[in-house]
Amino acid sequence: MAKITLDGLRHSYMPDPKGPQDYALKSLDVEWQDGGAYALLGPSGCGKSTLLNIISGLLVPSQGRVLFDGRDVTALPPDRRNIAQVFQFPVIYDTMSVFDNLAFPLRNRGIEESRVTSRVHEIAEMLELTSMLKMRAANLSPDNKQKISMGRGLVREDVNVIMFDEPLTVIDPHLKWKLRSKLKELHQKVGVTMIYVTHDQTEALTFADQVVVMQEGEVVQIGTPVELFERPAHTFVGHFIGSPGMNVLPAELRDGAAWFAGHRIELEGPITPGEGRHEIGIRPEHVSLAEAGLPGRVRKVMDMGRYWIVEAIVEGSDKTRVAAMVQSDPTAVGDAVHLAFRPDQTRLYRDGRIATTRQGGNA
Ligand SMILES: Nc1ncnc2c1ncn2[C@@H]1O[C@H](COP(=O)(O)OP(=O)(O)OP(=O)(O)O)[C@@H](O)[C@H]1O
Repeated sequence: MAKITLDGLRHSYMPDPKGPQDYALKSLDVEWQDGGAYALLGPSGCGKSTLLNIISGLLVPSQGRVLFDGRDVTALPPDRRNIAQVFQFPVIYDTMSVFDNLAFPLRNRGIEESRVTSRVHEIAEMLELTSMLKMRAANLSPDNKQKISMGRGLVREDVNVIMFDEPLTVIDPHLKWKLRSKLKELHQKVGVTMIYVTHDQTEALTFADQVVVMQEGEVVQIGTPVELFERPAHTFVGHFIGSPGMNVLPAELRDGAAWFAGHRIELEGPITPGEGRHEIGIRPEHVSLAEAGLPGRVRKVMDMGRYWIVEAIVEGSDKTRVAAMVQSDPTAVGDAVHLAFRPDQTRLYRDGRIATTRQGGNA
């Protein structure tokens, strides 16, 4: 196992990149602690696979270094990095038994047979594959095949990191949550550094202790699921995580305060100095329908079972919709309402990045 450091990483697939737009990875400095459970979360095309391939050694970055426990491995090929990878589709030998599939990575490394047997049984037990050890892998269901793929990574005791690249893609929806919680449990048992790549927020948030959120070749925030939800450092994180995502409202700064649609908005704390495009961010969970607040008109009401999502257009705004999550019987489309924002949950963003400091706290 190892701490993995990405130092000043940039990557372009073009021979002669001209500007940031030509880079699949723009500039990355990330430290993955030994034994951590990480998710790498972002939409399609944001650079997740590029980053994974650089860590595994399939791709040499245009600039920057990859360090394992401080040792520069940037030029080392994949087979010298001791990394296990689990892909979208199960990679197994159909003609072999489940036991032999799990034993393969160990036998390949010359591990003595008694150790192979005990380790295979240990991992099969964790994955609930014990009763299938003698069966031919070809006869198993897709989720069991994917479990074998995972087992082939987990069985090795010499790995620096196990990387999962969208591993639940081929799994039936009702089995996904089962495998996901299994993986989390396995991480706690084996303690190997794991990086789980996904574009699915539920998968990322349930698996990881730390989530690395990427957008357009950049890491926009690294944090615990709670941190990402409660205080997004970037509007992209606020919008991408949560259902529905954070309200992002156009804002202007005047007299040292933030204004939206002609209304002064109270923020969580002081605004950091700087210039740029300003937006106010507040999650629907912290917007309520009240006696006083921003005047607006309801455009949509969605019954979510245990709560309602009300979307209203604020008077004086250019048709900007604000979503509120309400617990009590809501109003109907066309009603006049007042929207109240919880000040300690209302933040200012400048060019996408958080630009308020918390009252009595840090940025
Ligand atoms: N071999 C390649 N040659 C040229 N451009 C590439 C290559 N691989 C990826 N790209 C580009 O680099 C950018 C990042 O792609 P990457 O596959 O790393 O993203 P991703 O987040 O893994 O997406 P997905 O979830 O769809 O796999 C994209 O703009 C993509 O088109």
